[in-house]
Amino acid sequence: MALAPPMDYAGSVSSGQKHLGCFRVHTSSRLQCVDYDKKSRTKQLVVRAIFVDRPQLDFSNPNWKEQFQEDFGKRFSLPHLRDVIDVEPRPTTFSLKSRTPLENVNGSMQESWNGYVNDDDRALLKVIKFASPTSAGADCIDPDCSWVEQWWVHRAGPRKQIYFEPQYVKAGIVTCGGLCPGLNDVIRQIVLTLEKYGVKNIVGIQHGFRGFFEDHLSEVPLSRHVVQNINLAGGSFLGVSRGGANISDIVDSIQARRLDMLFVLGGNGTHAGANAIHEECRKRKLQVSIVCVPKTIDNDILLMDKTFGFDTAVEAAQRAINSAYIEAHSAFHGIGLVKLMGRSSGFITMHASLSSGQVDICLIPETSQSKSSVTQMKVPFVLDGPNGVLRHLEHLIETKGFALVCVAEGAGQEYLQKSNATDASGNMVLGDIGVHLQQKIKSHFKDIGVHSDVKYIDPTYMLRAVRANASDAILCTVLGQNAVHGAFAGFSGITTGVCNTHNVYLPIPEVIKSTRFVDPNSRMWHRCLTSTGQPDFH
Ligand SMILES: Nc1ncnc2c1ncn2[C@@H]1O[C@H](COP(=O)(O)OP(=O)(O)OP(=O)(O)O)[C@@H](O)[C@H]1O
Ligand SMILES: O=P(O)(O)OC[C@H]1O[C@](O)(CO)[C@@H](O)[C@@H]1O
Ligand SMILES: [Mg+2]
Repeated sequence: MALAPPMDYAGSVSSGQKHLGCFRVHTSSRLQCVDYDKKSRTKQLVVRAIFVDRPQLDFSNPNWKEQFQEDFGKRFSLPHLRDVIDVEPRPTTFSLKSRTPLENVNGSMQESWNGYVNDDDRALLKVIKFASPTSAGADCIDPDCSWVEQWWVHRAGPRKQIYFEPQYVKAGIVTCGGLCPGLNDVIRQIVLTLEKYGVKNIVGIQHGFRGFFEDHLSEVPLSRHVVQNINLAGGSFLGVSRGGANISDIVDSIQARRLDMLFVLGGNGTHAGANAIHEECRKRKLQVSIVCVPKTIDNDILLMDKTFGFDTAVEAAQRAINSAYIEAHSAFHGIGLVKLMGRSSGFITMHASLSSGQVDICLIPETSQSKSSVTQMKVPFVLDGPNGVLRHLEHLIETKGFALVCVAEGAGQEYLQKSNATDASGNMVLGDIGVHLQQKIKSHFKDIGVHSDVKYIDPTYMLRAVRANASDAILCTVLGQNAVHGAFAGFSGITTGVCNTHNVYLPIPEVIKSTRFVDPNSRMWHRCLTSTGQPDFH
């Protein structure tokens, strides 16, 4: 089916190119367009819009929407302990009215009052009806962008029925990966909520998955008294680590410790580990609930509106950006350069640039040429040449007298020497794009005989070693409490987050299918381009 050229897609076509048309291969996940490159006189096939992760649907079947919704429902159904073992529910011990139990004056149960979430409550995952696959940020199922309700997402919160006897429960909490503002707030809320159910035996596992088998890392007993003030400081009260995820050993350790619930706080890698632990527990038919709370300042977990710590990191970045701005503005031909965290995704850099309002050039990993994910549209940037970053910097110096560049650590890796080194978790060790850019800018201005004064700021760990700001603290509260409700409801292999402003539970595999990237066709990236005024660097 031929589709109108997506002329509204900012940055997709450079001046030397012309759209010839777009089409979508039946059941494929991509809208493909053909551009004509005037210089090389060649046609190029490019991906313009994405239809991520759609099941193979036959759109000629009049019931395709029902089929889609059925598949969607299956994908987002939550694994439950009763799937593999015989467990009976009992009425919850989590009372929302602790001083006045659920009784009316006559002593009979108040049937009409219900503060609990029904297992059949669902939240809508998508709320925009796109008119065309070329609409900014369009995420369509069929070529006509038909409206299909995607609502099979389970609402998070306390249930009337629970699957554990709180007085016999032993619950563990573990924090994995890198630090993130709000970890202590989540630990604290998990403990407070467990106690509210009546759990007395709560322990912290030290330093991530390593704490399960490193002999000298003993369990930390946790209680309201112990965690009362931990949210006042950044970091993790339990410590974090990378690597050390031997799933079989961890499940042996879970059995040896007699844990009934494990709350796992971490990013993509941690979620993969937690899911593997959940699968192993299922295989061994253990009555253990594994529940994750997504933790990443990079905000790179699929489907979630926002992960905790992200807002705080963006706020912390403002100090660095503002300092770079002051330096650049005050210097003669000053160029401020700030490198921010974001291994694969540019959310922090994009939001920090938008928030500051002073950034002239924002470079994110999604704009790198080296990424090969088929679900991503690319807006590659070049440093040299007439359309390059350096030429634009010349222009800014000529016109404004100074310039401010904000770059994500994962951006432009194609310009750096690859080491192929990985950290203990298997994450690629990145080259330093900040140092590279600094050198490139300096030598460029030297070469063209124009004075420049480059001030480079790398605030890296200052972004995440701080305590959560007010909005993240609230998010942590919601997530920590919901994690406990999910475990008591008998779910396992799930994570909790905010989708479309609603609090939901999601099966872990659905959120780790890939990293979440900034969509260069989204309104947010377009807003960033409008704000910085930067041209296409290609
Ligand atoms: N695919 C995987 N399967 C099992 N365990 C994994 C996997 N990937 C990572 N892990 C384990 O999960 C833990 C955390 O992983 P990682 O260091 O990648 O951090 P993360 O959870 O992705 O958080 P961050 O956002 O800080 O990177 C480590 O102990 C690591 O060994
Ligand atoms: O130096 P560490 O602790 O491995 O963490 C660095 C990484 O952690 C992250 O912040 C993700 O949490 C990345 O942006 C960054 O590359
Ligand atoms: Mg990770």
